[in-house]
Amino acid sequence: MLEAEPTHHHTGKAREELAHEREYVAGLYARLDELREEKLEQLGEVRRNTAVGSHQNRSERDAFASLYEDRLAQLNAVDDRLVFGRLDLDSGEQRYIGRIGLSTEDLKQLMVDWRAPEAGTFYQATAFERQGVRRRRHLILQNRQVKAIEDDVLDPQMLSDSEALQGEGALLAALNSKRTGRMSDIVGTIQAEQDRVIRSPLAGALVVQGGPGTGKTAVALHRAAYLLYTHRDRLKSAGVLLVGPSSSFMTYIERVLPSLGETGVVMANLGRLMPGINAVGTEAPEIAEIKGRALMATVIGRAVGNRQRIPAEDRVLDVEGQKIVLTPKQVRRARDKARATGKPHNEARLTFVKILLRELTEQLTEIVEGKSIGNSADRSYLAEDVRASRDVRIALNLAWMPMSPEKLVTELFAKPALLEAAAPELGAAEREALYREPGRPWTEADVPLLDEAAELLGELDASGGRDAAAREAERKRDIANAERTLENVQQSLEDVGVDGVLSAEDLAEHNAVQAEQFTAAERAVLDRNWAFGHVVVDEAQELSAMQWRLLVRRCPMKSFTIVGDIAQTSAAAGASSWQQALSPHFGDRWQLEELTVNYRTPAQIAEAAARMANAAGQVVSAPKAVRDGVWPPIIDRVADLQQALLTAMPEELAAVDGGLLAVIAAPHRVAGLAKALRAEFGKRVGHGAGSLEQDIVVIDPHEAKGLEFDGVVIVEPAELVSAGRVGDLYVAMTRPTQRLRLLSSTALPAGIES
Ligand SMILES: Nc1ncnc2c1ncn2[C@@H]1O[C@H](COP(=O)(O)OP(=O)(O)OP(=O)(O)O)[C@@H](O)[C@H]1O
Repeated sequence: MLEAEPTHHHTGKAREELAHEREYVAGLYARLDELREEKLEQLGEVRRNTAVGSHQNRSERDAFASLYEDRLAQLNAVDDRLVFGRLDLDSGEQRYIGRIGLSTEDLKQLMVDWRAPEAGTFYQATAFERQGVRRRRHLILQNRQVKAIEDDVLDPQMLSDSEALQGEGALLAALNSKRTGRMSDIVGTIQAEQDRVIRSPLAGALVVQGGPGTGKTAVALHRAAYLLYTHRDRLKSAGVLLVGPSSSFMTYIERVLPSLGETGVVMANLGRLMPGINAVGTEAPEIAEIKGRALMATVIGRAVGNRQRIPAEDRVLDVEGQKIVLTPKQVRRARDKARATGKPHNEARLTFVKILLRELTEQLTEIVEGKSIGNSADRSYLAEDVRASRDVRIALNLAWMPMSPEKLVTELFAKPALLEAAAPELGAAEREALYREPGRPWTEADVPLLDEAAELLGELDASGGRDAAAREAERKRDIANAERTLENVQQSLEDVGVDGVLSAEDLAEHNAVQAEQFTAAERAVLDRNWAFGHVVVDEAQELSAMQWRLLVRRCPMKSFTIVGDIAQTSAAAGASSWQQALSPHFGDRWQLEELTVNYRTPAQIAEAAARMANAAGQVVSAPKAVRDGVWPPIIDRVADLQQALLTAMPEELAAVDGGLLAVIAAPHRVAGLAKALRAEFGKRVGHGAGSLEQDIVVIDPHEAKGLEFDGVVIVEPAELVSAGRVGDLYVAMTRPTQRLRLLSSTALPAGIES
């Protein structure tokens, strides 16, 4: 790698090259600033005018304002490392690759978006397959300045092996940098095997299997950005859903997509997959495992069916002093007809109620006419009397109660008789374990059950008839309004003649942004029935059968990117093979790609983790580590864990030298350890989700999933291995980028020591 400082090592030629790149990059930033300035001015203009004008004019201006704001936000987000590469092509062309595309005012291209097809060779060209590339250059920037350049010369004479890392210097610089507690993008140094995954076609299900640190999360995020760029038309309106394991993980990755210029992705952790439910409760893994079984779909189905009940005997009902009778046979017939509509419970209830009200009204009419108190002209009054009768209402509700998903699941788990009727396959002990106090917070494992129930119950308002119709009308009005605003914007753009105020590109972008604001981002998170254009699932090995059912409902097209590592499964309901997890939902229509290089964990540490897993009888895909690392795993056998931790801290903090240090322990230890550390290190210590801004973090393996740290101390590793699952310890051991220390007061799991 060609370092900028100190310069005396450089030949005159190299200095010249560096000077040239600095000048070019300065030009790119100047253009970026110019565009920003332009947007700021336009925004100011629009804002000055917002005070006046009709309501309609105002909403047009609001639309302009939000367009400029979005553009500005995008231009600001790409400032850091705006450009990172250059291709020298056989044609003599020099092509700069960056976060976004940039052109001069007269449309001369200055820089190509990394996702554009013309940028693909930057990641794909090798000495074996040059693809028209003579030289690939990595530009390493710091504070808008080119700090170093690094060249891969793809000369056919200098054949090297095609597996070689691209831009090794740039890559190693990225890998050795200190961690901040937030993931950063890898757009400058995406490797060929990763790029193939990122750019694979949209349709179908793609499974990306890779050991720890192979860049699965990075690849998933870059793929989402790539798909949005390449299939903008389809995906901007339908949206992309990105699912991750925990809220700390979502915080960890939340800045990556904006840095890639994308905001149109709906991100959710497993507790937030059903609109209106935020599952913050926790429960024992054994219980989550039961709730995750595919059987639960049948159980919920039966629980719904059991709420459509035939009374044991005739029921006498009072209507305005007259007695009418509802028979079991009547109820059965009405129920069968209602079920035959194939509609969900609450919607089919309308049919059920209509049939019985009509029959009861007929009965009442006969009685009234028989007694000749009134005549058939009063029939509509009689119908109203039947409908209003308290007895009738109770009888109909007992037979077919309108239900919300929350009520159905709450009662199912709170009333043993209901569960027994719905789940005869479960043993008594299992059913007992499922008991749930009504009102307790929902858990991640409850969410798919609620969603399944919602699917089978349908809109609760449907049974209220008019309410639902009114809501639907309102929704239609909202959409129509949004569309009208867009048309107005288009019209006024034509009026001003698009004289550099806004380009057609701006307009298209704007439409997309609007469409997204009114649809994907906003509506998708509110609407259970929203069909996403694509779903990206990270840490997918953790998903239960019930969670898969939910996700497939969210994307009926089954366009999925599924990313994970089977060996890291820790959820009891998680998968032990992709085949087993996916075939119920995708059949054999999914494709497997593997990532084989570990970019995070140094070889000495990664090997110890793999040995440990193998010794426990678990097959792991052990990727090749890019770096050897400075330190082998450090193992301390200690008597007092807490004391040993406090003793080890100064050395560990010194070793990571201002970097991020994680203490990972079983959940029951986390609070105690955090307290002890806080007494010593005060505010520097955080624990649990969302605390990654501190430089010492105490967490359990579940929270550590997907994250990484410069240094990791594992307290009592033996406790992280349970019942044949080494997933937790394996996850913990593969988090560090530099250094791993284990404090053990009992027997150390086999294999860690070579
Ligand atoms: N091509 C690359 N260039 C630079 N850094 C990379 C590259 N690929 C991966 N990395 C870095 O390697 C680290 C591991 O990546 P990531 O977290 O995506 O791995 P993962 O496969 O999801 O890991 P795990 O399954 O262990 O959670 C991250 O710091 C990421 O930025």
